[in-house]
Amino acid sequence: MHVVVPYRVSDPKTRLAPVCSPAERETLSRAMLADVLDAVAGAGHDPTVLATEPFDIPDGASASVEVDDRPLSVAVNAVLCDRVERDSPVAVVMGDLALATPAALSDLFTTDGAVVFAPGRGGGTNAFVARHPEFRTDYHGASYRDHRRICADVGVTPRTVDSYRLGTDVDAPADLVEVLLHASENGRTRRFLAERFSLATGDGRVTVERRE
Ligand SMILES: Nc1nc2c(ncn2[C@@H]2O[C@H](COP(=O)(O)OP(=O)(O)OP(=O)(O)O)[C@@H](O)[C@H]2O)c(=O)[nH]1
Ligand SMILES: C[C@H](OP(=O)(O)O)C(=O)O
Repeated sequence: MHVVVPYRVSDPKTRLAPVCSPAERETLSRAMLADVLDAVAGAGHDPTVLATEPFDIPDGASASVEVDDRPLSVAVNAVLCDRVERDSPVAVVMGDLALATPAALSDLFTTDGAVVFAPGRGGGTNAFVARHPEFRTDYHGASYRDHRRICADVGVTPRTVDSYRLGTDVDAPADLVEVLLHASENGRTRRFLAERFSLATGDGRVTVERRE
């Protein structure tokens, strides 16, 4: 299976700007990418990072890099076109799945189906496997709904894996709570965040606050 991890190199994770400086967003984004690459490797696959510009893979992680500066869906569709049409399945795993584990990814990779989704909370498509030559992506917005429509258009009944770990992408400040609670203590993302933030409990939902 060809496993692709899309990655925007410059000015990443803008929705975290209310709580993280530009430099922190960049370091956090690289930490998440490294953790995702480790999880893919742990599931037995060699990942390829589909990057918007050339960059160095974070120390300790391992991956090939393919550069495509076109918009996300165009770049991913080019890979699907190239690979799946030649009968080679493709998995696309977003680089911000800080809770991903080899086991969670293996469940996705080994689920039979022409198209198998790991939906994200909030409407996105955090990961999928495509084995059908005509499936294409249309990311952003409620892409999980849109991707199901695209499946219907090409006559595919998609399958979905039920995964808290793959369903949790780190987009907004509230998602940092999930990382502090559930990411591996040895992972780069958790270590980076735990140095800067702690959980704040009160009457409502748990949030994060800056350490003194
Ligand atoms: N190759 C490629 N990857 C992208 C692009 N946009 C986002 N990504 C990656 O896709 C994954 C999901 O990204 P998003 O959460 O939608 O966007 P983001 O850029 O990380 O964060 P925001 O600025 O807050 O939207 C992350 O691994 C990003 O690095 C793009 O245009 N091209
Ligand atoms: C790329 C986008 O990610 P989100 O905005 O949901 O993080 C999506 O999954 O469509």
